[in-house]
Amino acid sequence: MRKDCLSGNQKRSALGAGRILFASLASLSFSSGYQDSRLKKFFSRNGTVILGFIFILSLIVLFAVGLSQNRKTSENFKYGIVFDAGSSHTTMYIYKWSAEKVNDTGLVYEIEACKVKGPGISTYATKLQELPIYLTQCMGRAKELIPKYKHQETPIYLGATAGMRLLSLEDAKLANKILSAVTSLLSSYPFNFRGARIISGSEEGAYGWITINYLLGILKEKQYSKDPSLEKNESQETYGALDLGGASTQITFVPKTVTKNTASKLMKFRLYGKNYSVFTHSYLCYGMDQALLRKLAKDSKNAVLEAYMEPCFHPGYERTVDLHEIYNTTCAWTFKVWLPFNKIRIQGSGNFEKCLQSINELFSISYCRYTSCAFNSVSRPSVHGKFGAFSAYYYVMEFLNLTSDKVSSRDMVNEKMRTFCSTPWEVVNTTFIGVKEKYLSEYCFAGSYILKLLEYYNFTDYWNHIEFMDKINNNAEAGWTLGYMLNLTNIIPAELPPPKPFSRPTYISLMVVFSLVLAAVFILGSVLFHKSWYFWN
Ligand SMILES: O=P(O)(O)OP(=O)(O)OP(=O)(O)OC[C@H]1O[C@@H](n2cnc3c(O)ncnc32)[C@H](O)[C@@H]1O
Ligand SMILES: [Ca+2]
Repeated sequence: MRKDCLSGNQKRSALGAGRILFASLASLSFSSGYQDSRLKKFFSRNGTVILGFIFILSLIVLFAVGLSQNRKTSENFKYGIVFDAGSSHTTMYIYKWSAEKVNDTGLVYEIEACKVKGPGISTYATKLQELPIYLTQCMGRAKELIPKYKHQETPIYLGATAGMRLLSLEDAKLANKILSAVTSLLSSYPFNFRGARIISGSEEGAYGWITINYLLGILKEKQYSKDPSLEKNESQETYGALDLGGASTQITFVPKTVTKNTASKLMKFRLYGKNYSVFTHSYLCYGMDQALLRKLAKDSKNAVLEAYMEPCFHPGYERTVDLHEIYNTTCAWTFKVWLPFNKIRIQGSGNFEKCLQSINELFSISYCRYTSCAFNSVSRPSVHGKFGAFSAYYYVMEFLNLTSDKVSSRDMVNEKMRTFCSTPWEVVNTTFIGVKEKYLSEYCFAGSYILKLLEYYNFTDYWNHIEFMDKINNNAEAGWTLGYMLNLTNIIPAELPPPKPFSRPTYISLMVVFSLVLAAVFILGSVLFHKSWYFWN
């Protein structure tokens, strides 16, 4: 039967092919000229197996090389540095991402947040010569953490926020002088310096919004939905962003409906193939430090014999402040009154209700030219969906143990704040050892201020929609810097990258299956040749 399977020509060509294969193997194995008939016999019996083995081995080697090659390219990392020159301090962030994966499944990671020692850069106007020392330590960290061969291609940006915004309102030349000094300093490093500038309040809000939605995987939800750990975000609405700094505060979200009143406050983006119209507003002078200064300036008029009782400080707490210090800021000058002394002694009374009442006076609600305003005659579309609150919102609520996973309603927050504010300073000071006195003494004010601010934004019945957040998914801190870098380095494309025909695991599995089939066909073929060779010999 088997004899009839091959025609005369086929028999001859099969015989020829078998002989050639055998001859080449024999010449390889017996190049020394040693012609042992037993080995010849062994080889003629096992030649096919050896051939198949070599074939499979080469396939495995090919795969291994292919896989290692792939791994090598995925490790081509890129870096970016952003300086957040805030009103209260400067932080340098270093981000790292895989050049190949970034538009697909990769994320940008924060690998360093270096806090620059000292206050915000706006205070360096009269001491420019100190800027090099100020920035040296963090720049040294950047040189250490980023491989040397990547220095030249690594972009470095500096964005200044509300402190510099205020300074430029007071003295634009002085603000420019600081920026020029920073520019020449950062350009002297081996990185790719891409500019130092004051970013607008709207940019600050918008980039903060991009950061949190990017890190939560909401912008790129289509790709992320392949990852089961991120499935909860599938087809989810974007998060709103609440940022509370030292000198300004931002609220940013996608409104449900756009009216004539809110249209001028909208920023439009196209990210991963989707259009977004984002409402954003930045309130200058409503950051925490400036709000406290304004409050102290406002209440200083109540001073009798150089002292006054402050309900937002703990009972027993005392602070002496220079009147010049609180009146001489752009934010507080409207509260300036003439007083027959230069300093005032502020004594805490720890009265939460009175503290809230006093804070109320910092918000102007008497005039609104729109249907609805938050405060200061700024239109306010209704808030909806979830919000991420970061910066001082997080620092304060985390310290007070009032983050959203611990409290579910505003009433609970009120109750906790009432108790905390009335706690004597001596107790607070001895309970929280190691916390900076400035922060510790101001948490009662800060918590009360946050409550009022959120009330004006209309979050009273929405408290459980707010998530206080710091680092998101352990990747990077919430804040405007990451969004700023993503935008300037074009990491977020306007359109979704075209889908790949196969995912990586599917591709590898298909390759393996096809190779095995190929190997099986080859072995079968060889067995056939082998048998026919025996048959004809
Ligand atoms: O955005 P701008 O307004 O320019 O200010 P900033 O960037 O310097 O502001 P931060 O978010 O760094 O800080 C906001 C406020 O929180 C204060 N702050 C920072 N760390 C804190 C902590 O651990 N506990 C309490 N308050 C903190 C800080 O002094 C500011 O008043
Ligand atoms: Ca800030």
